[in-house]
Amino acid sequence: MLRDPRPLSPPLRRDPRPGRSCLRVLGPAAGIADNGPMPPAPALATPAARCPVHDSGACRSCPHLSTPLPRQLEVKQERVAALLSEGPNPVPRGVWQEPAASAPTRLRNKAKMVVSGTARAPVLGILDAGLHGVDLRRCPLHVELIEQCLPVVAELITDLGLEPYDVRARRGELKHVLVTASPDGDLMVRLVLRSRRHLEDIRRALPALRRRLETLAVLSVNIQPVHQAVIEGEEEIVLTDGPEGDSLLMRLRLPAPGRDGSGSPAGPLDAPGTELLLSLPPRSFFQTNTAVAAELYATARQWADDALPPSGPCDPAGADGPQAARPSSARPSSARPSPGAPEEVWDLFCGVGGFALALAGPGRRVLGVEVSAQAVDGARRSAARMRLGPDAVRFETGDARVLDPGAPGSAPDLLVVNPPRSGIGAELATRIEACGVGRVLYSSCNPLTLRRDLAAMPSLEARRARLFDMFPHTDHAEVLVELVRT
Ligand SMILES: C[S@@+](CC[C@H](N)C(=O)[O-])C[C@H]1O[C@@H](n2cnc3c(N)ncnc32)[C@H](O)[C@@H]1O
Repeated sequence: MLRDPRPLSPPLRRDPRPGRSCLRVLGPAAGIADNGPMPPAPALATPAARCPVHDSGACRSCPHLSTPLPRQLEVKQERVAALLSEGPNPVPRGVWQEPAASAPTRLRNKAKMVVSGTARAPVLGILDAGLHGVDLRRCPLHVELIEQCLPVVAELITDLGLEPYDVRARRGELKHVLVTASPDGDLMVRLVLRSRRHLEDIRRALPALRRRLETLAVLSVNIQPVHQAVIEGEEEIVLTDGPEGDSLLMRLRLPAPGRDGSGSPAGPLDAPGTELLLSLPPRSFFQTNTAVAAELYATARQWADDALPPSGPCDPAGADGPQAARPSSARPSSARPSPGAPEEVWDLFCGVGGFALALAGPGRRVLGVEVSAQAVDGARRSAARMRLGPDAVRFETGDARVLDPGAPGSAPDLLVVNPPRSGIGAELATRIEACGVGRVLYSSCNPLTLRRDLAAMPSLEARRARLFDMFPHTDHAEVLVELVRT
């Protein structure tokens, strides 16, 4: 059983100011003596971020950590622009807007920790090449709330005797700890176990855990019986109850449109603008970097709200210039989009509905399509929370790759696609090429598959493009491209 009250690490409480994401750690700061050595807290220096685990070579997740972020972004922008300027349907160099930068640290809203070591001294982090655990509880990329939560989870593991799964010996129960933190300071904690053996112990420990983690919104157990398979299994058992006990509210304030896109850290979630109330169930995708995701959705909305010039793609070197952020989209969510802006919008691979809900508004109907029924459930709840009825936005479960957007005259005015790394694939690209849709917003986390998919849609020409540094310190890039039928 979880001991309670406990003198070691203090409880996490929500900051009493409404809508604030940071938590205060109450009581004396304390170590976690029971759980073995932890790496020292990293000194976070600017302009380059520092991490002792990176410096020691034990973690290679951030290959560019020692390069100052502005330089990283410059190199990434150049690399992605060069890559996409090649091929049969290039993205012209002149259409790129200023990239959206990330904060250098405290940017990841989720931690996916492999559990190794022993129940008495668990290691939460990654496995190195020799399958030894590397502790990443102090990873400077995680938001503070996650760093504060992980020692409490480690104590839970020790108290309940949850033996970490030993990949080599195929013994043990606990495989992963998955933690997501919301901008409001709430937590979703998921324990991936090999079997249901400890389920009731964990259920009994919930009240004590809640006293330690006051902002724990969701606690669930995921059963993954398969050896070394994908991180999580199909079966999810949510232990928290109440109407919202099975999902985390991700409240995103989209930055006000018309900002200069200057590449300053895509930060202030409390800037004025539309608020998205996204309901995130345990097994659903959410963008890793909340602030950059907000910037991505705001940019998509801004571009969608712009009417197309009658002649088709704009001249990037025209009056506004390639970097111009158009203030025409500074519409409050109650106002109608500008004349000529799309009325019928489809959001394919919609997840819990970030793009669909950002684009929804009077005078527009949005359809979101997503393969995960849990995510669709979350998206529908989000629409209800945001008081958007079925006339404004609908979500359907389905395989977006087999959809036909329709013939000219029946196709939507705007198609948004945000596929996994594998891209939209040849079949869907071919159908989009053949259909009547006039505009596409393609949000991609893999420029290579984006380039391949663009090649299959030669009638759609890039009009604007923007890099979003969702994954700083790595080579990964998120790109939004607006395509217009020529
Ligand atoms: C990169 S995520 C984007 C989610 C969402 N647009 C967002 O911004 O959070 C890709 C999504 O595509 C979904 N997906 C994968 N294959 C799919 C398919 N064949 N049809 C529909 N959705 C799919 C995944 O479940 C995931 O939610």
